[in-house]
Amino acid sequence: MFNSRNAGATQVQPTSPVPAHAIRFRTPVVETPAVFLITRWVWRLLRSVVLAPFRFPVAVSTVAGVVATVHYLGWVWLSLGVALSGAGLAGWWWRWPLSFRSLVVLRALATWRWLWVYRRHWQPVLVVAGLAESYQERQYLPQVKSVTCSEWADRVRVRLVAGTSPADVENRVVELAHGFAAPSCRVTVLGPRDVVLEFPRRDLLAEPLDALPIPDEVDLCALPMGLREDGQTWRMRLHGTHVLTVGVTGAGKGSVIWSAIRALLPAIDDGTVRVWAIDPKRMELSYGRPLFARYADSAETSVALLESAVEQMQQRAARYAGRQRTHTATADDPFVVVILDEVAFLTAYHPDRDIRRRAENAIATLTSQGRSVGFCVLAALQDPRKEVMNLRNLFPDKVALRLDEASQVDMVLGEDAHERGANAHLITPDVPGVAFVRLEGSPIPVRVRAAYVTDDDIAAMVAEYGPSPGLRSVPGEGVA
Ligand SMILES: Nc1ncnc2c1ncn2[C@@H]1O[C@H](COP(=O)(O)OP(=O)(O)OP(=O)(O)O)[C@@H](O)[C@H]1O
Repeated sequence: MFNSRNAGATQVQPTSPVPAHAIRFRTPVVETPAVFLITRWVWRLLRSVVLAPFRFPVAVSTVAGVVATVHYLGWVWLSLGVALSGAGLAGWWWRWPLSFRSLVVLRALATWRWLWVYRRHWQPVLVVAGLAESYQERQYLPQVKSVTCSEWADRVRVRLVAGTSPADVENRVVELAHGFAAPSCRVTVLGPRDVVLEFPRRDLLAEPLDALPIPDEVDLCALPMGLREDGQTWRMRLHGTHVLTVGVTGAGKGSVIWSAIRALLPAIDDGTVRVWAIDPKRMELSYGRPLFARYADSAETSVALLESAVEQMQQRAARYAGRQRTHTATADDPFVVVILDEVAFLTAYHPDRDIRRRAENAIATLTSQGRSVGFCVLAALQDPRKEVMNLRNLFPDKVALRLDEASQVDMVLGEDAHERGANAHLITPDVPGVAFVRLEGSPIPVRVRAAYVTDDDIAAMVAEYGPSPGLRSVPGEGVA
């Protein structure tokens, strides 16, 4: 080949040595003697037998009990023992169903799921998902440490392969969810190489949720809004905080706002809560106008409403100064919720610079000073980027509905939210109202779905609770 005049044009088989590698070294293949393999298998078997009582104490003691009973007492006593144990379990289930469920049913389910789903499919799913690592011609897989079941999900605790990071798993959550036939997969990092994969067994949030019943008593710190992915009621705090709801168009921001208003109705009715509504689109809140103490839809009246809220807030703060540090909602000192639909209309999109500046100033003042004196801002926004809404950090609580990009998740819910499994960018358009939120006291985002308050529900709410006492009784207040 070197003597050829047109060596540069010579076709080279990909597997043949190229001129620069005239000599190739191959790793020699040495056959392992059978005795080594058999010794290894025997060692593994013995180790499993010795460790079994520690790993599966209940199963091992049950089998040992059965064998000992048959051996020493015979089959009749075994039948009696089985009947008595069955009666005992039935009594336990009847008398203490919750503890029976968590200590017996869910544990048995976890063992079954470990054997039937995770152990059986672990290797093929992880290899195909691209999570198997190769080193010196050997394959390494993340190792399942334990499987536990809650009422709604499997939690698979996994030890990662050294040299990989939780981000590698996070980038494969869709493949893992489909691989294990789960509606989604969430990754929680517990420590170095220690992560939990949470696979819901079924999606409780797949079906739309009807408007929740109006509560008899209003707890401003826990308004019923919808359902959490674990089947519990999603409750949202308004007192002592401000809430920013972010989602693309059609994500269901309206259902978050209307669920909150619905949960406030008895307090709106007795005058301890007043809702001031700003509705630039004129489509979202206008339908429930009689429920609001104040309402504005044009830019000028909206900014005037915000500035009036600031003024009232400051008057109240001046009254409280040196006398009281917290607010209790009463008819004289009501809790004021300023609802701002599409806040970017005032802060970013309006052509008049003065309107934008006044709106930003008012929102910033309300959100930074209003919490302790009973003023709350509940705002909705489509685009969370800083250019559009640079005040988002003044909202302590946020709801991330369907978003466009993964980077937006962290913008809304905080830096590590996406890493902790808040996949708001993966919410599909066919489940409006589904969102991720951070519940108080927990850094882990929770998937929720807001109940859907229909136009008919709003009409019924207006018929029963409107017009707001704010409109009826307070001079100077009214529709802006
Ligand atoms: N919680 C929900 N459950 C079921 N369907 C919902 C829910 N919320 C909204 N929808 C459906 O999605 C549609 C759009 O919802 P909505 O108007 O609240 O979205 P949005 O985020 O406010 O959009 P936009 O920013 O364009 O106003 C509604 O008309 C309704 O059909």
